[in-house]
Amino acid sequence: MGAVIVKGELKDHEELVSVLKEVDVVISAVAYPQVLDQLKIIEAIKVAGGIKRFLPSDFGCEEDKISVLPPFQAFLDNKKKIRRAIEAANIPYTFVSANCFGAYFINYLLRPYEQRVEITVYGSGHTKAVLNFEEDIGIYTIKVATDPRACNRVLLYRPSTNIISQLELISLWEKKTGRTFKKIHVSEEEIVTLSKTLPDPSNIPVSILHSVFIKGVTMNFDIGENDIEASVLYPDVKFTTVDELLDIFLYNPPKPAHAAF
Ligand SMILES: CCOC(=O)[C@H]1C[C@@H]1c1ccc(O)c(OC)c1
Repeated sequence: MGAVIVKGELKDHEELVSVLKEVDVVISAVAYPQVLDQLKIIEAIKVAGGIKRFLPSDFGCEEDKISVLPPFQAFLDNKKKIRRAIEAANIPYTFVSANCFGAYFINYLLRPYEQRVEITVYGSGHTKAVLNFEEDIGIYTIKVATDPRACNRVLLYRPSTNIISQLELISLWEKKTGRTFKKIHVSEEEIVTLSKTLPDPSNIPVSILHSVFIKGVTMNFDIGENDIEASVLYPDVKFTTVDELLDIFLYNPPKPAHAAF
């Protein structure tokens, strides 16, 4: 597709500056261990000049609107440090809150690759969460990166068709596969205890499960007046609903992925 791949390290300031002088938009997708290394990108942008938009590595929960269990909060606090540093540097930005990566979490919750007869449910299973197909997150992100309407704003991906609880997701999957699964509930108390007893960074994923599927942090705040929602901003973009994504899992299941902590 004509992309030029430049290999390098964020600590190589001069190299980073020289690359940034060749581009207009920076979209960072660094994982948890490198979130604070984005301060080096900010410093290089300040020297290179000319960057018209910076999208830092967000793409998950909306960190400026929620409070979560300490291990996840520490993660989100690092992301918030990057947002504040971008604002302080007056670098044009778009902060993207894409909520749950749909294929990632369908694999995580339903484990279709493991042919299981039991499915783990975190808490009651009734809490609503937002699951967006990764392909659509990519499409919306590329579009907003050069859309003046998204400059210096938070972009949320929360289409109504992608709001679903764990039990609703399991029920849809049972209908599509013709199978039934035994639901094994893990209580909120058990999850909170794990968030306190598991060693770092294993305490982060369990804290994320609590935040998303028990506290409901992808749905427990209103979209702000200055925020924008992707499917409203781009009504002509045909995105994949959770129901359609489960159909994709029937005939061409995306492979399980594992976030780096
Ligand atoms: C339960 C397992 O969760 C994860 O592996 C991490 C990758 C998921 C994640 C990381 C950061 C987030 O803000 C987020 O919001 C839904 C989700």
